[in-house]
Amino acid sequence: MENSLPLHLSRVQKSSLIINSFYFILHGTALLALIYYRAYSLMETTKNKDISISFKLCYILVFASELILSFLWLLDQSYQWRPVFRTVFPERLPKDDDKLPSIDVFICTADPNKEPSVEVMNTVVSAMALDYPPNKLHIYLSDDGGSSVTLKALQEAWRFGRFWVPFCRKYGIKTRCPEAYFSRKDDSDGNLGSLSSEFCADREKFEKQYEEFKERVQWIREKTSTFTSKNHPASIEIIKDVDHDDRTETNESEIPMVVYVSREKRPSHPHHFKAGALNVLLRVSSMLSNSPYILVLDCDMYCNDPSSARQAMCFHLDSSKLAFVQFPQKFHNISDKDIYDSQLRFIFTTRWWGVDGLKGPMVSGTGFYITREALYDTSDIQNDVDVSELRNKFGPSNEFVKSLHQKNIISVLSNEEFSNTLQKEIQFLASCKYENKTQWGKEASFRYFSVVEDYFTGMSLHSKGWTSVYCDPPKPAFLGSATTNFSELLVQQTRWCTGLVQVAMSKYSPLIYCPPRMSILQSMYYAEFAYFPFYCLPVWCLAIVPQLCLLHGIPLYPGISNPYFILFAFIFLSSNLKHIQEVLSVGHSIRTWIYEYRMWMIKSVTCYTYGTLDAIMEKIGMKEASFLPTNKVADEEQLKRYQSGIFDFQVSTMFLAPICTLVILNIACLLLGAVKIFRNANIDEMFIQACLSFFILIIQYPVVEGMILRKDKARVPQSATLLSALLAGILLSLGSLILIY
Ligand SMILES: O=c1ccn([C@@H]2O[C@H](COP(=O)(O)OP(=O)(O)O[C@H]3O[C@H](CO)[C@@H](O)[C@H](O)[C@H]3O)[C@@H](O)[C@H]2O)c(=O)[nH]1
Ligand SMILES: [Mn+2]
Repeated sequence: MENSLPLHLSRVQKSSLIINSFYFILHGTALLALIYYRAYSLMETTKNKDISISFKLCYILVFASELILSFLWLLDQSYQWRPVFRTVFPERLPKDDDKLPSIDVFICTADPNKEPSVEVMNTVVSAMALDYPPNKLHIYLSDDGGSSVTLKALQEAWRFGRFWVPFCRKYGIKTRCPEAYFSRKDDSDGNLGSLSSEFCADREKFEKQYEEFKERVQWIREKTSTFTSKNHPASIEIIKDVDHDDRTETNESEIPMVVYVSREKRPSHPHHFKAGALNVLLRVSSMLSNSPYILVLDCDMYCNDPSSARQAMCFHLDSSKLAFVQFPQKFHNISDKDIYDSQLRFIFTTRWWGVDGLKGPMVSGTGFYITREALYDTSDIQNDVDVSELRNKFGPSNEFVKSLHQKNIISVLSNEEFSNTLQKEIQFLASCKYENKTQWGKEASFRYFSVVEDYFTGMSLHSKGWTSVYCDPPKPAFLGSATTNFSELLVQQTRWCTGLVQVAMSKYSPLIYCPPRMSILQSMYYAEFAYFPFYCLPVWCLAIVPQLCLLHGIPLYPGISNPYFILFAFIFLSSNLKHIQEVLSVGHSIRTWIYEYRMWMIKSVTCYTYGTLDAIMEKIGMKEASFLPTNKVADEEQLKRYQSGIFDFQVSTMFLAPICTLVILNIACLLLGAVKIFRNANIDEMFIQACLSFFILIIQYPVVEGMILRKDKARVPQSATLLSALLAGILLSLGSLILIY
C-alpha cells in the first residue's frame, strides 16, 4: 500500500448495543416467565378432569404458538449482537491505476417483456461508467431470454456509452445512470463552474443523444420479436462497432469491454435460473478477462455511485479471507407511504449492520463485489495440483482449468484475437451439457440447491470460513426498482419463502449444518432467515384460536386482576417498542412500524404459508422448482395508488382470501364476543383476547376498508369478500362445534 493509513474503519454502534443488550435481558426474562406460567398452568389444567378437552387443545395451540414465537425471537437476537458502522477511504487506494485489480461486472436479465430494455441498458451504461480504469472493467450481460431485442439494445447501449462515459469522466458526473441523471431536477451535477457554458452545451448534446438512444431501443422493440425461448444454442458476442461511422470521436480503449452472453438452453436440461446464468458468466469471463473480482447486478439495479468499485477494493485489498463486500439493496421508487414495505428496511439497515459485526452479511442477490477465488473455492490451488481432480470439479475444459492459475489475464481483446478456437471454447463453456458430472452449483460457484441462490451461496461460503463485510455508505452505491405492485410482491416473496424453506427442511438446515462450521451467532442468523416463513404457524393460530374462544367466553390469558396480566402486557409492549425504536433510529416514522407490522401479518398468512407448502410439495416430488422473474413494468394506475398509500387489491383470490377471512372472523368474534362479555360481565378475564382481536383489526384496517368501504376498481373484489365470508363462516362453525363439544 502506498501509505500506511487504513483503507477502512469500523466501529461498534455503542448506543444500539446498549439498548439491544438491555432489551435482550428484559424481554428474554419475561419470555422465560411466560413459558413458566404457561407450562405450570398447562400441568394444572391437564390434571383437572373437569376441564374439557377442547379447552386443553386451544391452550396447547396458543402455548405452542408462543413457544415458536419465542424461539424465532431468540434466533433473531443474533442480529442485535454486535452492530457496526463502517467508513471507507477510497482516496487512499494506490494512485497508480495499474495497481488496481480488474473487475468483471455480471448483469443478469431474463425477459425483455418483464424487464424493460431501456432500464436494463441504463444498468449496463451505469456500470460502464464506474469510476475505475476502463481497461480493468469488463461488463457481461447474461440474457436468459436469448432475445435478439436484448442483443440489439446492448449494441445501442454500447454505442451510447462510448460518448457517455468520457462525458461523465470529463465533468466528474456523480450520477452516471443516464435516465437518473437526465431526470434530475437540478443540473448542478458535473457543472464545474468555470466550464459551465461548455458543460451546458455538452449536456444538451448528450441529453439529445440519450433521447435518440431510447427511441432506437424502442424502435428495436417494435421491430424485433421480444420472444424468449427455452430452446436455443449459446450465443456470445463481444460488442463492437459495426459500422465504424463515428469512430474517430472516441477511443475505444476509454470504455470497458462489453460482452453479450446468452447461454445454451434446452427444455430437457435444468438451467438453474439466475445461479445457472451466473455460473456460465463465470466460465465465459474466465476466457476473456478472468478478473479476480466480480460485481453482480440484477438488471434493474443501476450503479448510483461510481465509486463503489473503489470502496469495495478498500476491503478486498486489505483481507485475504474476505469473500465479498455486500452493498445494501436500495431503491429509487420508494414512496413515503411504503405501504407494502417494498424497501425491505428491516433487512438492509439494522439486521445487516448487526451481522456485519459477526462474520458479515449473507449474499443479498445483487450489489456485491465477490472474489473469483471464493466462488471457485480454490485458495489452495497449487500449480502441481492434480489436473484430473480439477477437471472433475470444474468440467472438461483444459482452457478453463488453465485459467484457474492465471490471475488477471488479458487486456481487451481485439476482434482478430477473438479467434475461432476461443469462440468454440466459449460456446462449449456456455453449453448446457458442460456442467454434467461436475461440481458446478454444488461445491464451486453459485449454488443451485435452492431458488434463493444468494442466501444459500452466502451460507456455503461462510461455512467454509470465508467472511464478508457490509458497506452501507450514505450515498447509495446501487439503486434498484423495488416491487411496488402488491400482486408481484406477494408472488416474489412466496418464491423467496419456498427457497428458504427448501433449505430449512434439508440436510443444510442451518441449525444442524452451520454450528460445526461457523459461530453459534452466525448459525442463528442463518437459521432465523431460513425459518422465518414458519411465522405462519403462530400467526394463523393466534388470529383464530383466541378469537373463537372469545366468542365462546373461554379465557386463554390471565385476567386483568391476575398478576401475570402484567407479564403479557409487558411482552406485547416491549417487543413493539423495540420495533418502534429500530424504525425511529433509522429516521423513519411510526407509520413505518404499522406498515411493517401489517405486511408481516399479511405475508405470514399468504407468502410464508404458500412458500412453506410449495417447498413441502417440491420435497415430496409433487412440484418442480420455478423462478418467475418479477415484472418490472410499472402500471401507471397501480403506481399512483402505491404512491398515495392506497392498497391495490387487484390480486389473485388465493392471496386475498386468507387475510380477508381472518379479518372477517376477527370482526365477527369481537362483536359477538363483546355482547357476550357484557352479558356475562367477564371483561376481566376476556380482556386480552378482546384486545388481541381489536389490535389485529386496527392494524389491518385497510383490508376492512377494502372490503366494506371502498368502491373503486382496486377494492377487494366482491367475489373475494364473499368467498372469505364463507370461509370465515366455516371456521366459525367448525370452531364452535369443537368448542361446544
Ligand atoms: O431464470 C432466471 C431468473 C432470473 N434471472 C435474473 O435474476 C435477477 C433477479 O430476478 P428478479 O425477478 O428481479 O427477482 P427478485 O425476487 O427481485 O430478486 C431477488 O431475489 C433473488 C433470489 O430469489 C436474488 O437473486 C435477487 O438478486 C434479488 O434481488 C433479474 O435480473 C433476472 O433477470 C435470470 O437471469 N434468470
Ligand atoms: Mn428484482
